[in-house]
Amino acid sequence: MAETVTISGRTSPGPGPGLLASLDPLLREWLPRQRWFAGKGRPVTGFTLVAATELLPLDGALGLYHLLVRAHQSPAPGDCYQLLIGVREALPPRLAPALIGHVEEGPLAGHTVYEALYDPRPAEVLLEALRTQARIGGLRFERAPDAPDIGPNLPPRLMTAEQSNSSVVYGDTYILKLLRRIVPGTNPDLELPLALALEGCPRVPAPTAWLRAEFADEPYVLGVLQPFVQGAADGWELALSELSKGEDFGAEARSLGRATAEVHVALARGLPTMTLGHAQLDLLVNGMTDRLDAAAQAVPALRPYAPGLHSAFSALANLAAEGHTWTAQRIHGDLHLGQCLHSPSGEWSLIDFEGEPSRPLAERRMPQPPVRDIAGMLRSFDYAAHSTTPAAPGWADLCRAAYCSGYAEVTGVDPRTDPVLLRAYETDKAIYEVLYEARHRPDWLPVPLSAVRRLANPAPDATI
Ligand SMILES: Nc1ncnc2c1ncn2[C@@H]1O[C@H](COP(=O)(O)OP(=O)(O)O)[C@@H](O)[C@H]1O
Ligand SMILES: O=P(O)(O)O[C@H]1O[C@H](CO)[C@@H](O[C@H]2O[C@H](CO)[C@@H](O)[C@H](O)[C@H]2O)[C@H](O)[C@H]1O
Repeated sequence: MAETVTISGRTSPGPGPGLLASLDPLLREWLPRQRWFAGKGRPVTGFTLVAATELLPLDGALGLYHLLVRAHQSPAPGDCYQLLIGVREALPPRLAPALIGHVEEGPLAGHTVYEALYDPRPAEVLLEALRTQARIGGLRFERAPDAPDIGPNLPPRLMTAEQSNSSVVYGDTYILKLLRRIVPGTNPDLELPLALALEGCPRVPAPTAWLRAEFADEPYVLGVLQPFVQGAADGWELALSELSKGEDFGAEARSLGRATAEVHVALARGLPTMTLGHAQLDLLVNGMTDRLDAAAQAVPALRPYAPGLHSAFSALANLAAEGHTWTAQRIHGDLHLGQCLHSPSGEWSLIDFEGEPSRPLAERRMPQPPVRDIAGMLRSFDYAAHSTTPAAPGWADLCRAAYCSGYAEVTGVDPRTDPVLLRAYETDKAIYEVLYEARHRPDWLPVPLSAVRRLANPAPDATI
């Protein structure tokens, strides 16, 4: 970096309360438009400041504030979001897409505020803070003890991919993911990659540094810096590209099955496991049933299949009632092709261990049957095959079989040998997808619905 970054830290009170009052009308308009805003479709009626930290004072050309802000929505109290707000007298044209608005009143009156991650300078401030393990107000920038030094001259660029969070890539060397919707507690997006690094599992980029915070006695994980896998394609892009060329994806699917298994084996070694018996399975099946009922309520197209889908869950409950048990362990929790990176040398890496962000943190951190991840990936092959015209179900069948075989090569257990559990998890995922697509991408609804038809009426000799 060309010059030294001077960081001054102050937490609220300071500019905090007045700052939020002056930002309020601008945030009401700007926040709901952000891809990562989780409360779409419900009006934001106000904001509460959870924490404000000044990273650069406004006495220079650029002010920089780190905010945790609760957006008031129904159901109360609404979600808490991490914001990095840049403040300048005027915004240079290159930062026009980052504009939040012009402040009329309060401590920032007459200034322009904007999404600071678009601006290289604030992004450099974050990396510098991680490099120097800064403590600023309640923010703790920390580094893995055995990580190599974070070098200088790593120009930042904000990723423009559709994301649930926001990521900045530094010189194709590191990627910093800043979590947007923040909940207190241990976040699996840091917890699991750290555990995997301790186990020596190379399938997940090991965290180099991270940003944590403590506000009002509550711990938060706010961001994670990892090595950037250079030149990688994600599994979804790769699968679609092979499909469009009429190529099969069996070899890649098999090695992805091996990679998934390696991650599962390492997680089972490093973190607690448990046995699920009748009582735990009842809870699990009740959750699946409730999700089906809620989805059928919201999406009429699902209703004709509800009885058949319920049978997938009751079959599992029956097995448990007969005394069958399952092993549960920590898993990825939201595995699909888009969460897998394929490096130019052909190695797979798994990313994004946050789990399904809409589920409570405690639930995401519970040990679960590893088949849940496998079901997620099987759904993904099906998605890819149904996103082309005409659909290519045979292509998906081949991938699904190859993936399970690859998994079995490492663990010795082929997921297809537990078809009742697999069908229940695949059904649960397809129902989730129906709701997701109905809300976010109605054009895609036929994709999970075609799986719903199959899962509601499985062929008598079907394996997966
Ligand atoms: N270590 C990495 N190396 C290269 N690209 C990465 C890495 N981690 C994430 N990415 C890219 O960033 C995107 C978003 O990352 P992800 O962790 O899935 O964020 P989100 O939780 O916001 O969806 C991924 O789809 C991938 O393209
Ligand atoms: O990427 P996120 O973790 O935010 O996951 C959400 O969006 C995904 C789509 O981007 C969605 O995934 C579904 O579509 C994918 C193809 O676009 C497919 O590969 C997945 O198998 C399918 O579930 C995911 O469900 C949703 O949570």
